[in-house]
Amino acid sequence: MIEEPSHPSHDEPGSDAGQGLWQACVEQLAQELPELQFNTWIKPLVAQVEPDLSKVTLFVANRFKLDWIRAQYAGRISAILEGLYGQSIPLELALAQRESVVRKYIPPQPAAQPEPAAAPESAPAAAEENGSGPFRSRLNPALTFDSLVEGTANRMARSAAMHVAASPGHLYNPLFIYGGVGLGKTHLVHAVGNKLLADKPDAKVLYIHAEQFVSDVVKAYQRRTFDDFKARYHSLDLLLIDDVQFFANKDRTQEEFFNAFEALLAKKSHIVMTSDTYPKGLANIHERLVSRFDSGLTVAIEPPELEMRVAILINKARAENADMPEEVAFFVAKNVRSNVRELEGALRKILAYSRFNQKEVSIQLAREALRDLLSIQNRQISVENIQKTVADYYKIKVADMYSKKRPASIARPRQIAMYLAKELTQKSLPEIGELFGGRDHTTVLHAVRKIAGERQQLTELNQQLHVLEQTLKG
Ligand SMILES: Nc1ncnc2c1ncn2[C@@H]1O[C@H](COP(=O)(O)OP(=O)(O)OP(=O)(O)O)[C@@H](O)[C@H]1O
Repeated sequence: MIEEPSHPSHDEPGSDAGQGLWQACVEQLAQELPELQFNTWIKPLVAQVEPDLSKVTLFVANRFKLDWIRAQYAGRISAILEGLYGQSIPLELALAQRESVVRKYIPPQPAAQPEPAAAPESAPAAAEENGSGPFRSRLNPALTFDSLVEGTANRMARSAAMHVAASPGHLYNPLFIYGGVGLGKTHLVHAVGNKLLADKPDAKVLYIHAEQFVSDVVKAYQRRTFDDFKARYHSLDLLLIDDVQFFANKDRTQEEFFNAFEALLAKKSHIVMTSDTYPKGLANIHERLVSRFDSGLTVAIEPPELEMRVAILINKARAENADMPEEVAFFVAKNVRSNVRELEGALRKILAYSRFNQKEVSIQLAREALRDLLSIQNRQISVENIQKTVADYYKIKVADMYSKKRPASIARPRQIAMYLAKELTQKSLPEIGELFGGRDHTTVLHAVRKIAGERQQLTELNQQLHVLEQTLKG
């Protein structure tokens, strides 16, 4: 947990081991972050590590920076420290208020420290500046088609996106991409923008998160600058807008987005949207907008399958010039199943652990580096837990999971629970059958195949399974 004390608790810097730990963390961040972000936010941080490594306090020059670091980097810093040390270390952020503290912890800088290039509500500058000229696309150049591993889970979305990038304004307009968290939706829309800009550097491309769009509408409203707002949005060649579920209940924003949408489609500009659900599943968004969202092509991104997870791990390790033996990639991929962001987190932990302890990456090392994550998984996802969660969700009795009753209202949730038991636990088919009232393994296999097949076809079932998976994974 991150707390925010008003004063630093000690005046003494931490031990050498503590500073070594912090240095290792900084080095890791230097590898992960674009240079500008690193220099702006991480480099100026001054850390005080308690000698017994019981706490790390980061001193930040002002409140603006403190809020930004807390929102953007504190979680990652905690995770890296935990990965390096092997257990979590409380992280505190404090204002470097006192002169003595500032003098003691902040080494004299030859030049002025870089000021943040953007206000907190905007995307970091490094991700914003892309392409030439005054127009800022806000694209992250690292998120390309090349760095996006293809698999069954994203094949359709990826090929539709490539099609749009190659000839925007034609087919699949708008392109609506939906899926659970951390599955690569943002990556994919950036890839579309980057590809178009690579082919046509003068194209007006804008990537924006829906929350930023809401905030732009509010600003235009307060400052009475709707003409500028319209000139900006309505002149785009490609609008990439992320997480449109955030428009829920924002009437004014929805109206402005509707206007922009109509204007862009009329001039054959392309719109690519992402969301955590399919258009008709969106809550509190006007029907006329929902039907527009669905009027081009709607495609899902599914959680990656095992082979895709392995390929992603190997690719990402390679990108970091690290060696990830295939057997280790399989071990990690088998244990981290939910989404790519978690997979990346696991990989970072393993690589940091390996560097810090100067040991080669092996299954044993991965097991150590991920022991918290693995124990949480083993603790939380049991077949009993799945049975209870599914029974609650479909409002049937847990006892019906083991009963011989056959009405569809009971048999179907039971099959769903069997499917989830196979997906989310290490249990074999006979073991699962046993836990479902002594059923034969062929009954379990039938349920697993049936639900897996229907999941591909039925959007509503897919959505329900996403919810159940997220609930079970905590
Ligand atoms: N197929 C893939 N190949 C390589 N990297 C991937 C792939 N899918 C996702 N990633 C990486 O996983 C991370 C999470 O992806 P991303 O942010 O695009 O997810 P998202 O679906 O937009 O999630 P959210 O809904 O939480 O915003 C990113 O670092 C992204 O580059």
